Amino acid sequence: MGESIIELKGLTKRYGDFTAVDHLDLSITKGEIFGLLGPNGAGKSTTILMMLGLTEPTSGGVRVCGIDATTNPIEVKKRVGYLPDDVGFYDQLSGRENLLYTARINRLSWRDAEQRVDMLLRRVGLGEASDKKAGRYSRGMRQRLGLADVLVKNPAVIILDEPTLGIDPIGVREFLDLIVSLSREEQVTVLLSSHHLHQVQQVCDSVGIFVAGKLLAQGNVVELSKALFSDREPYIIEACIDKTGMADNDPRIEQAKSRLIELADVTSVRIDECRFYIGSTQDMTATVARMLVDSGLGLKSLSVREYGLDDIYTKYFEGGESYGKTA
Ligand SMILES: Nc1ncnc2c1ncn2[C@@H]1O[C@H](COP(=O)(O)OP(=O)(O)OP(=O)(O)O)[C@@H](O)[C@H]1O
Repeated sequence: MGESIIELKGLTKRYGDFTAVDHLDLSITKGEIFGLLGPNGAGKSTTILMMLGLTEPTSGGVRVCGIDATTNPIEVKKRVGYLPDDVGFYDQLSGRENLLYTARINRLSWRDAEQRVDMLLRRVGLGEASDKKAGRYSRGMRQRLGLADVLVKNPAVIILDEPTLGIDPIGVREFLDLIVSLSREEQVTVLLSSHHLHQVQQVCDSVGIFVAGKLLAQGNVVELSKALFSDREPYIIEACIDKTGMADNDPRIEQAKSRLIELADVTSVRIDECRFYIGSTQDMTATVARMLVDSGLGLKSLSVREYGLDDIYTKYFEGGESYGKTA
């Protein structure tokens, strides 16, 4: 486990009788892309506001880069770039002029500002459009400009709140790729808040699942699926055999079934027509293929299904239960 850069301890926010964030403990490691995942109203934005020192916790605390965000928000803001779902730019100014303005606010010299801004504009794919007015940028271009804007001050952490809302699918793909490469190249820690499962799964090293102000689980997707489905089988291998000219009670089928069930990692074998469904704790695809062929059966297809974020999300959101943290 690497060095922790964001630490939430017992973080709680109440509005009157309503608890928006409920005793949150969370640790985000330096350099990782962390996905804050949860439905609308789960408390993601409130948590981000507390991380930025923009709203005070009712109890508990947040440290970002070792600094208490509640008592020292200005120092935290120097180190954190925040991209809301819709960034406000001066529409009459060009993309470049907008970034130069941010650079000057952050006290970069003209020379450094120009160098950094031009480098970032090229980096986010806006080199050609840098002199176009920001008001004429598409939604995807504005978000890329927003990303460049938060990177101007060379932050240690960037927080992105639903950054892909309203961007077309190709734009989303490009934006997510950009986040990954920037995070790797600039060694920046990324916190991505979203309710888009697939986007989070594509780019995040770890995720935290939020429901009703509580963190129900934290870890990488593989760890989470193991924790969540350890009572079931994490893998289901589906094998389709060629039954042409075979009777339903052909002894080779029973023989293959009993050989498979004897394997230590196999937890169940079910047969339906020409299909075998083999539940296992490991990916046993190669072994299953060999055993079926060794038993004299012709194999038509073989596939493995792993539980993904979809299953995890559905389970947590439907059940609302808390599982042991795996991180
Ligand atoms: N200033 C406020 N006063 C009262 N309730 C609030 C306030 N701000 C947020 N809430 C409530 O706190 C809960 C969490 O809101 P929050 O915006 O943090 O959720 P979220 O997970 O970011 O959702 P979304 O994705 O819709 O932004 C919601 O029920 C919201 O109505």
